[in-house]
Amino acid sequence: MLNLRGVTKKFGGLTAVDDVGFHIKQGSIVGLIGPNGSGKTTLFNLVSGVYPLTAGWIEFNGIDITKMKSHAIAKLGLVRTFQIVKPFNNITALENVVVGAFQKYSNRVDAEKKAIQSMKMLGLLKYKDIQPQHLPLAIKKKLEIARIISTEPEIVLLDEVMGGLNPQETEEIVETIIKINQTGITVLLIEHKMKCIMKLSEDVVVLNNGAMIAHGEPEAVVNDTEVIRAYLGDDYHVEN
Ligand SMILES: Nc1ncnc2c1ncn2[C@@H]1O[C@H](COP(=O)(O)OP(=O)(O)OP(=O)(O)O)[C@@H](O)[C@H]1O
Repeated sequence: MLNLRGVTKKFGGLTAVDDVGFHIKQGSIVGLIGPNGSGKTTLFNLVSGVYPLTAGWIEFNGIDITKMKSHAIAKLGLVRTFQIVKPFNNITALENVVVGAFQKYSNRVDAEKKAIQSMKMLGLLKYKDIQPQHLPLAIKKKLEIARIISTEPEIVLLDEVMGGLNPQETEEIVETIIKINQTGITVLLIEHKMKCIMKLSEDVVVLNNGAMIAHGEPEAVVNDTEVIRAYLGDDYHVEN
């Protein structure tokens, strides 16, 4: 489904992503972890076509997307969220999701039907006529997920969708991710909350200083001495 090889991004003298390569299987949930500044968001920006690569190659469903722009990549079915959610505040929650659905459906009736279906699946219908500025962060984050799934993606890249949420809201987002994955959508997610990473991920990729220092099953990754040294710390326990 998604293949990365030798993916590298330099900003002047800084190598933000350094020769990263891995494969994501269709239908899986993959966690992307690492310390602050280790290159996770930059990697999302490369895969989703926001930044051009300095070197390397990315293939999605057999198509070379290395040099494609984000809108073309999104049309192929690879979409992402941003760390800071920025809904359109002057239109309703439903209209925000319709904007996503328009990427797939050119007809207003079909786009709205899709948007309602996505909002219903995520338990958001009761907010449909409210402008996002009046909604709490947890609902805005779900709305962002509803917006991207209404594009009918094959894979979603979620950038810290649990950031700033309390434990109950976090659990709801975990359940939301499981739900969208059960509809067949592959998920790659950046997350600092290790409990969520352990619960959700089939596979975990660890970055440190731009380089991939580990890749594998969550249990193996959290017991990897280099991952403990660079990120988790000696006192790490999964309950954290
Ligand atoms: N547009 C840019 N121009 C210059 N340097 C950048 C740019 N974007 C990111 N960087 C640098 O690249 C490195 C990786 O940053 P990135 O945001 O990808 O890390 P991250 O792992 O997502 O961090 P966090 O967990 O804090 O979000 C950092 O040193 C950052 O300062």
